[in-house]
Amino acid sequence: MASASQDSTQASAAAEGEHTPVFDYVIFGATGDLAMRKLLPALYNQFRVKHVPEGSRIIGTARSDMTCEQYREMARQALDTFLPKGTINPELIDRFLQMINYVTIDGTNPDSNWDALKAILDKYPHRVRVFYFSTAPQIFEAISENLASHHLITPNSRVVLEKPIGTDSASAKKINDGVSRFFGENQIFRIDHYLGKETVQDILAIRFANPFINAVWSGEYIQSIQITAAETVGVEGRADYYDRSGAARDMIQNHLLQILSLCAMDPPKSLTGDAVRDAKVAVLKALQPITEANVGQETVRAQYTAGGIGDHRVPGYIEELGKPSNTETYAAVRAYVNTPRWKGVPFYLRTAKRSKRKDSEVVVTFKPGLKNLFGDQVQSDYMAIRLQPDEGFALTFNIKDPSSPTFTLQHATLEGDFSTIRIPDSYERLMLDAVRGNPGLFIRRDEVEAAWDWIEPTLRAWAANKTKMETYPAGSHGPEAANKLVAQTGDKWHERLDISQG
Ligand SMILES: NC(=O)C1=CN([C@@H]2O[C@H](COP(=O)(O)OP(=O)(O)OC[C@H]3O[C@@H](n4cnc5c(N)ncnc54)[C@H](OP(=O)(O)O)[C@@H]3O)[C@@H](O)[C@H]2O)C=CC1
Ligand SMILES: O=C1O[C@H](COP(=O)(O)O)[C@@H](O)[C@H](O)[C@H]1O
Repeated sequence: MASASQDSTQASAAAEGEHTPVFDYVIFGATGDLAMRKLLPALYNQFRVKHVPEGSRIIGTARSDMTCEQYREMARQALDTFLPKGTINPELIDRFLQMINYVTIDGTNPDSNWDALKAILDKYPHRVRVFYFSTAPQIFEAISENLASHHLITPNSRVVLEKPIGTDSASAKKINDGVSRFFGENQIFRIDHYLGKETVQDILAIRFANPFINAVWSGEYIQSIQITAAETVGVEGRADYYDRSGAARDMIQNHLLQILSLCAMDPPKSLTGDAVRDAKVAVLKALQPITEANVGQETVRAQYTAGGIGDHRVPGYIEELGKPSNTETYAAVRAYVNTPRWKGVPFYLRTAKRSKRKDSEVVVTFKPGLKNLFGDQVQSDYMAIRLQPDEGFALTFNIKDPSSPTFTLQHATLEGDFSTIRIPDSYERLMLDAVRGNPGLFIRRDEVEAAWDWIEPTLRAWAANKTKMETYPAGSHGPEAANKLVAQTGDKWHERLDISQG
């Protein structure tokens, strides 16, 4: 079994060789769920591993009226609640909290407390400023306009946009147009937190740094690629957002299509942000359209009904919501990439709430070896890139059973296990990449819009009930219709248990 033991945070920073300048981080929506659960813990963890330069500042803003001391107390409680236990150091937390300020601002109101924010920021007018918009996207343009009219956007400023960038092509364009009135595209950092996951970045390393894998990475040797992002959780406290979104908008339009792009792209000219994004957008634009005519054949949508996650009984989606809904909590899609490399190779994407286990991975199924030599005992090999949890990879081989006197094949699995390494949360990497002005792990405007253009006909067809809404019990792997979808093209879903059994 392969394993690694160094602290990957330190290793990756050294490898990047990137300078992190002293910064001012202004978080809009600083009292919200995302700021508390992800953004503040991410900044603290980077402070803890000494990646935050001395003198940097964090300024929280929201409409809630509170003093700086009250906000620091709120932040302390969030850190105590959401940080992994091994990372809590009270003395360090005290020092981290001293970096934080709070200003009450209504981002949509030009007469709000902007002068107080300006007084803080103008102390260091040339410093890197990051405005993190952790609010509803509908107010991104208004916040940008108010920042501009109060002369807070400097050449060294950047803006980070949280998802969702729209709910369809038109609304995405509107948000992009709105923010672009005040920030250049090179100042806009659209978050897709999956790109900040080390294991997602590993897709490029595995593909392009290993000639024996690079050489077979095409439809000549690959039968299919499946990408899964399954969760045991339901909609938690976000039912309002989720019911207007659904699994395809929430996960496929962004995270899963990004992973597909990394898997399917031709080698980029370099690893610079724009070269990688050019290669990804070429994939998105080459996706074979799913239309009203074939949506029933190429997609499955479903809602969970009551069931059990482990020993825990959970209600169905409709019961949880308390009203009827036409929103899917499960989506599976068979996609084709119309490039010479991938002609006819199915890419299966699926995502689910209330699945049997949390499990995000990419599974590449290779075409079987020489049947004329080994007959049917030769099995298709698989490579699984385990995105989370139990990060790592598995690669199977047909080998001769050493205990057999005849030429009997056995399927052996080589496993790579990253569990001994502290893998930084994706927000840690992304929040500081924005400071460094490194756009490679953020989504360019043309990527967002190409992804919407492709998924939109499916969403329209689903909304018009052109396909049936299937059901699956909470705690299962999804509806039977999704098994049929992959069986039609000679495949089956690989659940993690299958892989580790080889
Ligand atoms: N929570 C999550 O897990 C995820 C969230 N996101 C995205 O991140 C963004 C924030 O989500 P989340 O934290 O969950 O949302 P919340 O509703 O928990 O928080 C919203 C925040 O925005 C502030 N806010 C609302 N209106 C204004 C305004 N006019 N001016 C200034 N601040 C305002 C709120 O504070 P106040 O009311 O005091 O003004 C609050 O701090 C959303 O776009 C969401 O889609 C993306 C991925 C995951
Ligand atoms: O963007 C989102 O992602 C999370 C899943 O993220 P993960 O890192 O835990 O895999 C999902 O729960 C949420 O609905 C969605 O908005």
